[in-house]
Amino acid sequence: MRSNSITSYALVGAQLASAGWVWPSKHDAIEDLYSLQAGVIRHGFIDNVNPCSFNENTKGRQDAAAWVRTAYHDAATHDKEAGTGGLDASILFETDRPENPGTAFNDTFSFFSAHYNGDVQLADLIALGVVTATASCGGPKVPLRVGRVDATEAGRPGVPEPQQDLDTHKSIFAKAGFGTEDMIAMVACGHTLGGVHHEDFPNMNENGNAGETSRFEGNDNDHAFQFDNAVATQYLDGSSENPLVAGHNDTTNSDKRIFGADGNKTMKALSDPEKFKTMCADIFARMIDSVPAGVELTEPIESADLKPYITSLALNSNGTLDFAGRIRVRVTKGVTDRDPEDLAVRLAYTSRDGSKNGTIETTPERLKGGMSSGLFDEVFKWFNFETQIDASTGIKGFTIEMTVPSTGKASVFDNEGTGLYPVQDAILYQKKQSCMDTSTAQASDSFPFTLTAAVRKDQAEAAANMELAFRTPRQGIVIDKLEKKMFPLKKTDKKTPSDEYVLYELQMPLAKSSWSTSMNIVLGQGAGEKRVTRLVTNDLAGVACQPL
Ligand code: HEM
Repeated sequence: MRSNSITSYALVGAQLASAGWVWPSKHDAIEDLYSLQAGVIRHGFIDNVNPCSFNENTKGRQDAAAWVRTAYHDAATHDKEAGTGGLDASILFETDRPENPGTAFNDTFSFFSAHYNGDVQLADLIALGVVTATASCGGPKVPLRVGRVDATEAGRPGVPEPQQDLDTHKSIFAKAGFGTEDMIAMVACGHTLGGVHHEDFPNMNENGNAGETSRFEGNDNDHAFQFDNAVATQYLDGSSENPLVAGHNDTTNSDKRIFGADGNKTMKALSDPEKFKTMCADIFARMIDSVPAGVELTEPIESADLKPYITSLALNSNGTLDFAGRIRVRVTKGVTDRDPEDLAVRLAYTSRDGSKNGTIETTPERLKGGMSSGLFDEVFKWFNFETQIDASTGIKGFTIEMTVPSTGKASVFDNEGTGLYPVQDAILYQKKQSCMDTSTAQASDSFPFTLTAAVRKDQAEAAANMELAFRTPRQGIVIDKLEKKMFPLKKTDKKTPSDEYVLYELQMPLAKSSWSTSMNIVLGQGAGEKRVTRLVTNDLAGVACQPL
């Protein structure tokens, strides 16, 4: 029987095991990196570690292994009692220490730099790196909590080295909050990927050449390029080629000493493939969640069930508001029962003062099937919208209505019970009236940059600012320094096609080092602050400003 009843989201949500993502969230950017790995809209964070095998351009480099090792070397110097160190990206400043040999760390950061901006912390990217590398190599789902805070300088030294004795290793792990079994599991789970690079440890294999790697799980690609428990089974049956187990110099056989530290109890547990997965997911989560005191991590994130993206809310030449964007709908099999080809989505919006309602139809994205995919078989379908809104009545927010055309079943989503997906129309980003002159004729170290915003007249006394994630390159450090800097916009007396809005403008030379960075537009401050977020300067590169 056809049903046209509207179900409340609370009921539908229970069936969908919704992750409860309230939008907007300060973690939207990292949720995007986690969820949009491939497809029509993608960030491709997984690209360097997919496939899990050796990097085609760098001999002996398994990027998935480098990402996991980077996280460990960052987390290893956590002092649990003192509440210092841990996964805070301080490793960025520690790559010249003898305890951190090799190019793995800087290679990892070079890749991460493309995803690092004012909306994500580098330490969260390192944690996401562990989750992504483990998943890409066929390993378990490592829960990802976010909210880490980046260190601004090097932390204390103390990463374990293979020539140290077992007591030293036990005390290093204990200081970071890990007992003997934890230590064994963490090392074994880490050493399922990669191996020892001859140029980093030339004394371990005098016959090896630079660029060659003695892999922890030997020459069989089925093991070395898989997050599997061969590291444990090979150790237990005596067939291990792990250079830290079977190396000719027993002094550097640290894995042998560690794996045997509890009479092989933990290694025997890890020889069960299912236990290997659960134990590795647990110990990797605890490793990446080792954070300095005062840092509060979220609950493990899941891909959002529904997520809006507003690509434009701007005053147009007719004096109305262009309102455009897209809705991302999770259609993952087994998690939702949604058929991406049997879904219709529309927005029910409420005017600024709540007195007027309207609907906005969406159209399914067709390019590449209109789908994106993430880790753990997550799949999403995109629905686009583009409309005009009366500037005098404006918009306060919307709910999302989803219908299954074949059955007529309809559901309303109200942003996890908060009532609306909120939209503010007090300050608008006038992208078409914003621009950056990148022509090569500009022989200076900056580009002329113009940012225009429309501010609602009843808000026009509040200060408007551009908050820029200013980039400064640093000598010897792969990742630029990012500092949030505020630049004021000035009210103009330029005529606008609407009585509701006045134009504000910022004209400045933008340092070339910062031509491609993230920015927000901020009106007012404190509780009443309004923001247009997740904008990027590079969208304006080479673009001319248009009159309104
Ligand atoms: C006592 C503790 C540990 C010692 C002495 C140790 C030692 C080593 C050594 C000598 C290498 C070779 C590095 C190179 O050639 O550049 C290595 C590689 C590696 N380690 Fe550890 N490790 C320890 C713990 C861990 C832990 C806890 C993890 C992760 C959870 C981990 C993950 C890795 C990975 C993934 C590699 C391979 C890197 C690559 O192939 O590029 N290690 N380790």
